[in-house]
Amino acid sequence: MADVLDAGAVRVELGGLDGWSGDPACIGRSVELPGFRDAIAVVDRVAVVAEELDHHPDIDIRWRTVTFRCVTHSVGGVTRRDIELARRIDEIVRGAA
Ligand SMILES: C[C@H](O)[C@H](O)[C@H]1CNC2=NC(N)=NC(=O)C2=N1
Repeated sequence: MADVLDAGAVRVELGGLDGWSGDPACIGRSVELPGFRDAIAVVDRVAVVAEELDHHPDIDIRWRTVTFRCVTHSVGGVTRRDIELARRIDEIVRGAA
């Protein structure tokens, strides 16, 4: 679970996600919501999931655009835990659209 994925594996996993890009160092996605409160609501839902998974994205909030970056800090690269977190973020974003 803690192994850093290689470039090929990251590419394959990105194909199963919505709007994510990246490489073995980090994967990320930006989302534009209707307004600032919607952006914060998405971040708040992601916070619940992150606590549940005990795995936390790096989050940048700029007005109504939220950028999520997922990397397993303890090993310095993208692992299956980041892919799972990204998948859960996609579910939340789909529900907010
Ligand atoms: C103790 C706890 O499991 C760790 O500190 C977790 C918490 N959330 C984390 N999130 C991320 N993205 N990387 C980590 O290495 C990490 N470590």
